Amino acid sequence: MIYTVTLNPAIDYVVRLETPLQTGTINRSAGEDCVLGGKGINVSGILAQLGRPSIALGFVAGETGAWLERGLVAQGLQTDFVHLAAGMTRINVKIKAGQETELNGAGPEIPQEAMEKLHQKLEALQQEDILVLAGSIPSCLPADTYEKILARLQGRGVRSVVDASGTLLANVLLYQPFLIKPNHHELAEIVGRPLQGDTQILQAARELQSRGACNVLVSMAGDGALLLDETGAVHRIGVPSGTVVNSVGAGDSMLAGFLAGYLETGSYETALRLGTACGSATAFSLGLAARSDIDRLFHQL
Ligand SMILES: Nc1ncnc2c1ncn2[C@@H]1O[C@H](COP(=O)(O)OP(=O)(O)OP(=O)(O)O)[C@@H](O)[C@H]1O
Ligand SMILES: O=P(O)(O)OC[C@@]1(O)O[C@H](CO)[C@@H](O)[C@@H]1O
Repeated sequence: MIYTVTLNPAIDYVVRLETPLQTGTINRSAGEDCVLGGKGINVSGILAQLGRPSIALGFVAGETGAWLERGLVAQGLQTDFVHLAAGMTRINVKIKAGQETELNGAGPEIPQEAMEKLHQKLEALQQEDILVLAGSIPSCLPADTYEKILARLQGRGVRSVVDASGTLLANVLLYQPFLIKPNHHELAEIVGRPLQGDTQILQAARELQSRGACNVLVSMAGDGALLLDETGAVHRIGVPSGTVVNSVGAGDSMLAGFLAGYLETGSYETALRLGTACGSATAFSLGLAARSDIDRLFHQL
């Protein structure tokens, strides 16, 4: 089974402006939508589109949390959230006004007992299960929360996948994650130098592999992606053609497609192709990609 963990889920409130965003004044939107989000939840959503069951874990709180949970269940997702007694699941504001501006909330307080409940749920994981840890760690939790989760699972044969930025990602390498998916900016941040072109990106990916990561998938938005697989082989892919509507969740979609493709075929080439089809299909959609769009782009690549 695939388990996704989203410590700080969100309702994404996507607002479209026809004119550039102006600060210090009222901006009137041309339309808005609510999308159920959070990185691990997005991964579960695309896995479901691809016919791969998963269980979405994490924390929800208040009316927004109930809305999120109801919505996911209505979409056919399996969830097993820890319910927090106080606070509310955050609403993240995504402003589309030519360029994309995001305002991500802090989210509810997560007491130690709630964290312990999540650890207990994770005790169920067994050999061959896959654990996806995706998204930021809320400021109310210790910065080493992902490391603690992985430390408790050590020796159980669980394959981990981590999509987080900077130090969070660097610190989990020790636990030999099966897959990490930094974008090229995050990769540059981890190695502590600017990266120009594929040669420098590959060199940095090799550094992360030598520090413990099994497969390193570097996404580069409109420039596609580079995969350094566990055998040391390098795969490079571009993107299909289309119009970007909302790139929120593109990285999560890529991760889900990659996992599903790999589990289905055992081929890293196919995994990268399906991951790209999912990432781009989401970038070309208002919310997460639909299966028909994923299939169309997969055949284009
Ligand atoms: N402008 C774009 N045009 C086509 N495809 C795109 C575009 N942006 C993203 N994608 C697709 O999505 C994949 C992941 O995108 P990106 O590198 O932006 O990930 P990310 O930074 O983790 O994204 P996010 O944090 O927004 O979810 C890309 O490799 C590509 O396949
Ligand atoms: O604040 P985090 O956890 O880093 O990111 C949260 C988030 O921006 O990531 C998803 C897109 O990847 C959105 O659905 C969500 O709002």
